[in-house]
Amino acid sequence: MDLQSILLSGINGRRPLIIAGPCSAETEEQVIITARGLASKGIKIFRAGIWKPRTKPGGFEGVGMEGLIWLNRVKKETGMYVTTEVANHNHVVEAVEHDIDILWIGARTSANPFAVQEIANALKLVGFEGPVLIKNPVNPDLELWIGAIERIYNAGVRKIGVIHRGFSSYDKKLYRNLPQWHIPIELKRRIPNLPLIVDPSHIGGKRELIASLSQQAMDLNCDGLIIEAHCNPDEAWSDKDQQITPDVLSYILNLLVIRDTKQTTESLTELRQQIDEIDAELLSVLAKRMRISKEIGQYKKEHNMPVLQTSRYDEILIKRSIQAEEMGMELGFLKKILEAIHEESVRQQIEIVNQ
Ligand SMILES: O=C(O)C(=O)C[C@]1(C(=O)O)C=C[C@@H](O)C=C1
Repeated sequence: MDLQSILLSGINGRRPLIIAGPCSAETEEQVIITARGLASKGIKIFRAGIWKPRTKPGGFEGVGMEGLIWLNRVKKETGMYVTTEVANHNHVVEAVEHDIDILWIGARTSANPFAVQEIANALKLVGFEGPVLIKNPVNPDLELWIGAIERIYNAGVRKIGVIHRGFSSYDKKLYRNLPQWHIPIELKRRIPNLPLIVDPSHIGGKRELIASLSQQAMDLNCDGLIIEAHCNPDEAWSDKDQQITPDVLSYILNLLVIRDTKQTTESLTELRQQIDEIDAELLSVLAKRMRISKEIGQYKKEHNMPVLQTSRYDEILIKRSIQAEEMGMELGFLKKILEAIHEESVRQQIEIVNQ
């Protein structure tokens, strides 16, 4: 993808790019007080939702158009850039007409190709060049996320970024939305020049998790953070548990450790060589295991045995777990590997017995 920088003029390119502001614009006063607080902490991009897709009817659905005027006041009074969420054709037209600098597409919208296409068409119609930030779809589907990016790109927008806000799940014990970091990591691998902004407020769903998730995002070399900030979080009309004051935000940002060195040293090159060699060994051992598994498949075919042998699989899991523990390996990690190997082994044997 031939993408252009999402950095607007006057914003420096040092990581992390910070976007902050309330979940929702509630009143003009709340918007202005929060914006002033953030501007005084050096924040350059102000976010506020004015059209809010709510899980259930009856929740606060945003102030609508009126909020665009408040955002304009923020621009004039503080000099910050402003961004809001758009979910349909009218939102795009209104937001662009009111000089909103950056648009974002929410997670419920990016999960719906019809809605994303409608937005893409509207962007083309009004000639908005971006930046447009595309949140991951609520469901952990990388292709759907890439599809949304492509739709916006095909509308002629070149200033595109993505926001990782985690993935919805039934289990909300620790996180509100599971980070599933492998998905944004794979996206970054496929489209390396696509800026990746992390939303620790929505991933964590709790104030206490914002600092650690932000640090994690920086350690994973993500480009920016979008964090919900409110002048009076406890009284927020939406998502109050995950909003923080501008002071707390500033405190968290000051504590972030940014690892920025890109150069590789001789000792790192040497260690990477060792990894290359070990990976080559791993591959040949894996290939050997698959050959043996195929032989067993042949045996099962000849002796009319079912492919899946749960007691043997169970024995393998238990034995390897004991070994792994002795070696100081993480058991969850080992289990994932063994499951993947077993799944592939079973798949290959099914092919053989059905030949
Ligand atoms: O032991 C077997 O029967 C195998 O085919 C090997 C294997 C494995 O790959 O570990 C594969 C399938 C069975 O469910 C159990 C184990």
